[in-house]
Amino acid sequence: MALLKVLVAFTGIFLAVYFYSAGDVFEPAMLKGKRVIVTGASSGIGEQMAYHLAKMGSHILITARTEEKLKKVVAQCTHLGAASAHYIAGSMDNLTFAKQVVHKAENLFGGLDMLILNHIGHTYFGYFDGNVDHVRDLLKINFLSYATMTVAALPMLKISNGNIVVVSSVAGKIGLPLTVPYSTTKFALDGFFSSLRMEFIQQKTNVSITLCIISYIDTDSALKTVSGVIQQPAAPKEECALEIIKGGFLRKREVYYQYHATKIPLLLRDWAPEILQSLLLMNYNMDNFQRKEV
Ligand SMILES: NC(=O)C1=CN([C@@H]2O[C@H](COP(=O)(O)OP(=O)(O)OC[C@H]3O[C@@H](n4cnc5c(N)ncnc54)[C@H](OP(=O)(O)O)[C@@H]3O)[C@@H](O)[C@H]2O)C=CC1
Ligand SMILES: C[C@H](CCC(=O)NCCS(=O)(=O)O)[C@H]1CC[C@H]2[C@@H]3C(=O)C[C@@H]4C[C@H](O)CC[C@]4(C)[C@H]3CC[C@]12C
Repeated sequence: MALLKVLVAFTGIFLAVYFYSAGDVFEPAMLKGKRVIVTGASSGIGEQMAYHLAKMGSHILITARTEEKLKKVVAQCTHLGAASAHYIAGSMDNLTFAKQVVHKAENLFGGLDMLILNHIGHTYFGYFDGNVDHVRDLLKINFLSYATMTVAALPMLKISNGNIVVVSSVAGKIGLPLTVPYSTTKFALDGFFSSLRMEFIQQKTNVSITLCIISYIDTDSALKTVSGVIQQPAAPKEECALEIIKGGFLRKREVYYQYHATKIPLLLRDWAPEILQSLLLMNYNMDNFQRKEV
């Protein structure tokens, strides 16, 4: 009898582990035929996400302001095997444009499976200069346009049981120097999307929300802005892009990339904030610092 109990317990544990980890298995073919919007896809992490999705055989609609760059990314996506690839150019400081992007996806694809919100507006890497108008303008691009696109896409995502993927930053979870306006907008994303996720659970809305907490990545804009000042090495944008897509498709609450550079500071944040503060400040070489526009 005792042996039977042990056997039942072990079987239970085995099944629990098996089914829990089965939900974590990702195959690129899972994205085949999926209809995806990627914002901020003319360069950096967004561009790399478009290439991964193309290789996986998705239908892709990309957006940013610079039409010439978008055309090149679309051509490369087609070459890599996208089921279809399209672009729409415009600025996310115009919330009407943010809605138009979603409507274009509806017209092109007849629905939507994944909304990847990744774009950021221009800011500066430097001490806060007191310009609150800039904070407001940046909130419009980095936060309000994300909320606007989410509202517009929700009816389609409800039908497809789809995914909302929000690209944030360590700077959206932990206060860091030299990025006050940017960090403000990323914290706003956490408030909005983490609350919305809870409401979706209460309302039984089967649309996942994945908030991506990203550390320093080797995109041209980031390298140009912070190299010389930030001591830690930048992580590869290609791998970062893939981890974001995987986490979004697997309906994770949050993605941490690189894991050690995001999870460890986050663990310290609530339990040892002074230690974290000292460690983070050691990361900055202020002898090389000059204010830069990003
Ligand atoms: N790189 C890093 O170290 C880190 C990045 N992240 C996050 O990753 C995401 C991507 O960053 P990264 O790839 O480095 O950034 P990039 O600067 O390479 O890309 C930004 C994208 O946003 C677009 N964009 C800029 N302004 C606007 C606008 N007004 N309206 C619409 N689109 C606009 C740009 O295209 P265009 O200029 O043509 O409009 C470009 O496609 C961001 O959300 C960022 O916060 C998070 C942590 C670290
Ligand atoms: C340097 C920041 C990371 C600091 C940190 O958390 N270190 C702890 C890791 S450790 O435990 O291993 O020491 C960078 C984190 C986020 C970066 C910023 C960002 O989010 C993107 C911006 C957008 C733009 O492309 C320019 C660069 C950014 C301001 C970028 C700068 C570096 C970070 C602050």
